[in-house]
Amino acid sequence: MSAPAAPLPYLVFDFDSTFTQVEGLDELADIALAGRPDAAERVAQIRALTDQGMAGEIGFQESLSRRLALLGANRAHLAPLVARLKTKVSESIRRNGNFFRQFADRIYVVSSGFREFIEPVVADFGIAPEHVLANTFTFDEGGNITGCDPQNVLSRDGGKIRQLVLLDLDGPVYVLGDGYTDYQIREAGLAHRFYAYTENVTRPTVVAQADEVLPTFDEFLYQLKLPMTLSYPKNRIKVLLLENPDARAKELFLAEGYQVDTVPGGLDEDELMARIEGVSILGIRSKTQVTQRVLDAANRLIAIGAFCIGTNQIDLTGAMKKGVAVFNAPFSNTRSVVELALGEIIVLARRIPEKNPKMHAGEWDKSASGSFEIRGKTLGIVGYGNIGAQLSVVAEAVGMKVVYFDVAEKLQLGNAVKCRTLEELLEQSDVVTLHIDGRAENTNYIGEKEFALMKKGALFLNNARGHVVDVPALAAALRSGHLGGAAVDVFPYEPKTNSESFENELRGLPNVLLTPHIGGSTAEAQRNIAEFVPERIMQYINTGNTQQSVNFPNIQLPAQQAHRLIHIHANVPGVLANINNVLAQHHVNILGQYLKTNEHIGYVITDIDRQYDQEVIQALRAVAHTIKFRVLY
Ligand SMILES: NC(=O)c1ccc[n+]([C@@H]2O[C@H](COP(=O)([O-])OP(=O)(O)OC[C@H]3O[C@@H](n4cnc5c(N)ncnc54)[C@H](O)[C@@H]3O)[C@@H](O)[C@H]2O)c1
Ligand SMILES: O=C(O)CC[C@@H](O)C(=O)O
Repeated sequence: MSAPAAPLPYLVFDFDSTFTQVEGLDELADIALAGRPDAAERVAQIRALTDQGMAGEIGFQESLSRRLALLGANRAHLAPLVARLKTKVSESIRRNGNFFRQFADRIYVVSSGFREFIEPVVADFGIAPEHVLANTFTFDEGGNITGCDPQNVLSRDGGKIRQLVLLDLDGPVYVLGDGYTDYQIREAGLAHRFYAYTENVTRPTVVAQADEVLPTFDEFLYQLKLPMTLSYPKNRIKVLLLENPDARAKELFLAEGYQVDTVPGGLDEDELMARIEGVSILGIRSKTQVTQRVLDAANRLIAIGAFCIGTNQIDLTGAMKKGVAVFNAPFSNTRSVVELALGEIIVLARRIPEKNPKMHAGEWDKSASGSFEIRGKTLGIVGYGNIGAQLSVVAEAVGMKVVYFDVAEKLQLGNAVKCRTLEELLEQSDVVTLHIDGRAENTNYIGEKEFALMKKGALFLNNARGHVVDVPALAAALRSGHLGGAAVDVFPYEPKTNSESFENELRGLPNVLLTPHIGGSTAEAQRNIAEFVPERIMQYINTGNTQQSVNFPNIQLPAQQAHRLIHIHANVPGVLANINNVLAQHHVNILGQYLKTNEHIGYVITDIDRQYDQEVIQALRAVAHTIKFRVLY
């Protein structure tokens, strides 16, 4: 964006909890009182007084003098305070440092805090000492802070109003602050607008009076079409999280500045269509079906996060054609599934699913019948991907022989032996375990014919996807006694929430262990997933990096001092040439560019060297076959 045509209104910034994330006096107290036995109590009292003053519950003068009395601070504490405050500048203000430097002559910091620590902090943003209006400390001979200069208008009640009168600014004035005293400037008719600044603290009494609420400074710049570092304020990005991913996911998205909505359990197609409008990031697990209809209803969707391994519940091609990148957590819960599978093999081999309920019913059935050690037995792993391969290693460690079958060529681990066909594996395995993915072609992959090929008394495990097994055929093989037992974690239809009952023909069969799709449901896995997926999505949104996307061409261009443009288009000849023609026509130099295509789309990251203007952006959006175009920064 280019500089505004009309002069910028004067911007009057509060300092504490607005320019910085914290209150200067609170931090000073923290430093000055460190090591004192009553430190915590005094700091708490000071914080309470700050809040009461800011919310307008007690007069400013009273709040200030009572805080200074509690402080016990000295001149020597000021240098560490300034160093600390420099690290606590509000994120969005730091991010837009260039804006402050460019418009420093239109910006004032008017604060009831103290010049001694404000001036050096805002100086880094190009704001001159004469544009800082704040209190000054008084000191005794020993350098102890005794109070504040009583002649300074800001030390008195209504001080900011008087200061604005003295300033006598000749043009519109916009005030940005978190406190009631900031609003009072507007109330007194000395400002045209008051923006309640809530990036660090939200005071309901102040928000209630505001012309606008600013969760970040980006939002202010965006609303006023002023030059900004990001192209779009993060607080406008809406995230919808379904199916209870670990709370860490919400925490990370909130920390990034996004708005986050959560819906426990899943939503069906119509419910999701009704909720998806305006959502930029959708987070789901294995139950939610993201269909073409859902994608068509999604007017702002940028990315989908599958907080799991499987992505068969998402129309990946449909999403790609809409320019929506999908990310999953390809190995965050792998180990959890492996451990479950190993446990299940042992539990089935000892017929625990039958013995445990009998014990609870008071029946003592001590017998070795049908029970065996797993040592020396053959485990047949169908699908030698991340889970299958790791199970192979663990199973060998407990003495099993491993054979595997995979449609793709895979590295053979340990002493595992590859089978050329599924049939070869089924015929020789004492235990068959499925770890194939949920692609549509795998529907009913294991049915009557495959069960018949398995050894009499063999055990069968499905921790992959419900639809890959013909469940009635499995039930028949168990009922007939051909199979010795089964463990099943996934089902063609799974209840949407914990309150829906589970219906399936496997219920009540002997030596059958049923679990409610909890292969990946461990604290460790869920936490890993909840960090992995948001991290990938935020990388994509912030840098355009598509590494590990499951449906986009994977590319990454190193960060450099540049403006970055992202172009997603239908993969037809000539689009890159057209993009570059637009840039050439507008004399925009390309610093770096990377295009990667797949059979449906092309994905281009372009770094350009100069401030772009709206004309270039419009022209790039208009390039034929554009699916989505984003300016990152
Ligand atoms: N129960 C759970 O909670 C849980 C947790 C995690 C993963 N999963 C599921 O486990 C499965 C495996 O996960 P992963 O991370 O190992 O996946 P992966 O993609 O790493 O491995 C899957 C392997 O199966 C192979 N394959 C696909 N179709 C095949 C077929 N018809 N015959 C033989 N091999 C075939 C692929 O070539 C690949 O090597 C997936 O379906 C995943 O959704 C379930
Ligand atoms: O936790 C889930 O919903 C799915 C777990 C698992 O099936 C996966 O695909 O990772």
